[in-house]
Amino acid sequence: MSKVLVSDPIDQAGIDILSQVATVDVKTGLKSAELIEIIGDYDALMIRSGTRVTEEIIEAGTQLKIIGRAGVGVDNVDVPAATRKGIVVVNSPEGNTIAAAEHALAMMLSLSRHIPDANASVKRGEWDRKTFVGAEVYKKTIGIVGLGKIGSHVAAVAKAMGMKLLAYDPFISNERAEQIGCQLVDLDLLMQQADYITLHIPKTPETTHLINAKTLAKMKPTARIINCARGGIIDEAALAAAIKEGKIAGAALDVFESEPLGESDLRSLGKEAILTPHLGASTTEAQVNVAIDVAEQIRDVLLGLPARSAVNIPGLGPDVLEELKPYMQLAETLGNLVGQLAGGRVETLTVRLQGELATNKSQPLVVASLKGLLHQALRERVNYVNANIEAKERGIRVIETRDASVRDYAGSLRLEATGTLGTHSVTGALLGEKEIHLTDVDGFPINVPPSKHMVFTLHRDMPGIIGKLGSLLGSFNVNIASMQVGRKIVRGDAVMALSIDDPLPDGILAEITKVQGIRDAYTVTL
Ligand SMILES: NC(=O)c1ccc[n+]([C@@H]2O[C@H](COP(=O)([O-])OP(=O)(O)OC[C@H]3O[C@@H](n4cnc5c(N)ncnc54)[C@H](O)[C@@H]3O)[C@@H](O)[C@H]2O)c1
Ligand SMILES: O=C(O)CC[C@@H](O)C(=O)O
Repeated sequence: MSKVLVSDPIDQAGIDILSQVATVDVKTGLKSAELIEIIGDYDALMIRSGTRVTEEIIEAGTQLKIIGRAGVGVDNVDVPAATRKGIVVVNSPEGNTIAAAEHALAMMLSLSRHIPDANASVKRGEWDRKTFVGAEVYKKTIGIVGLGKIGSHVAAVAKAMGMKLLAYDPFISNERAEQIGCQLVDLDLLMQQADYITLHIPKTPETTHLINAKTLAKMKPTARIINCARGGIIDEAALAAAIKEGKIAGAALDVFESEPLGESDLRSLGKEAILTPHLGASTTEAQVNVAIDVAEQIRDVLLGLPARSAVNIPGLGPDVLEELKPYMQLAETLGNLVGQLAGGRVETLTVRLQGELATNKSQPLVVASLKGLLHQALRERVNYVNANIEAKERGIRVIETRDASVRDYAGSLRLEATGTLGTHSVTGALLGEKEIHLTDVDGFPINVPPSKHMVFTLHRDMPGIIGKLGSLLGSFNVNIASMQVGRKIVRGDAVMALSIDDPLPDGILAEITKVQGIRDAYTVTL
């Protein structure tokens, strides 16, 4: 049975799902060295923001197949190191969107009405109504930095509260911003005009210290800033100084450059600053959502199925996966088949999307084809994550083409492999949406479902040849399950596809090629 390590607190709903397919150990609060010591025993690691998965940990995780982040941000995982090792990294892109957006909005209202400090003063026995006079958000301007999932929800609620909406997000179109009711502006203008600035961007080299002494200086002295995205997007020292010097009115932070927050000037600030210990995703609902979302993906990957929200599989979002899943299985099967027909080292793989398939994203199908192609060489070491890298390292050139005019089947996929021993091609389609059929081998039309053990021959179409091959295989106790011949012209060249019950015993392939009229024979195991 597989083993899963859960190294941060995860909702029981997730543990229950993992337990369907694995032994689950929950060990929270491990130091890095402790994690390195035990990670080698596990097939999967499930984390929240508390575990930093470094390259060293990934190197020590010799059995690891998947790292699941029960949340959005994967900045605590060395994703490139995981990709190099073929480890799938998954997250829950939407499970805590509402929780994080509501936390940011709660921070905004708490800042404007001094709720935390007013509450503390009443609990101390005071009744001070003058100190805590607040400001309304109605008709004020909110500047949203990052108009993605969380930023958009903040926008919708802020709009309902009667706020004017500005947004800065260089990757969002004006049309999308308009739909949300936001005016897209540059960062400078947003910093100058907004009464409340709220950050909803990932932490990247470009966004690190995006908010610094210079940008803070552009804010109105009455303006406040909220960060429920990632620590390090704001320069904390510059922020503390700006508040102390009265250059801005306040800040609310849920995330910090270093967590837990240690010694910091931020902690000495008064009611102008609200600090929470990374609580954005901490609602019962969000924790159930992310735990189920990520645990299901870990379960699927451990069962050999693809994950719906892998961050390191190119082009494979949940929507794409849903649509292309059966075609990815087709691509993998064809890749495996053409790789075995090609025999030697493959130098070029041409992937052609035909018919209706031609309008789809090709990248996931290319990855699946390469996974199949490399299966004979790498077995379980190749997966959707590292297939591209492995192919590149082997010098395999990939050519992608499309031909929407092919209409034999609704959609079909043709793979052609050229290598040291020549060129072979296979085409396949889905019948009844899921059933894979081979529709062409080396240019000869056939229509057979692939089976585990197969023999293909290239022969002359002449009387008696099928009988001779059948007798030969029978004399070696090889049972034929099905057989089909594909030819272009009568008595010309033809291809025979046989499904056999067991692997072809050693030495028989050579015997097959001795049959008069048979030029070539191949055996494959899929
Ligand atoms: N505090 C928490 O507990 C908590 C919970 C959930 C998410 N988060 C964090 O919130 C952030 C946003 O999450 P999301 O789900 O909305 O992500 P998202 O990917 O849906 O949206 C991010 C947006 O930021 C934009 N963006 C990227 N780089 C930018 C840049 N340089 N300048 C301006 N915009 C830029 C993108 O175009 C995108 O629209 C992430 O950092 C995530 O880790 C925090
Ligand atoms: O695990 C958490 O509680 C925080 C999650 C949050 O930061 C995220 O990026 O999803």
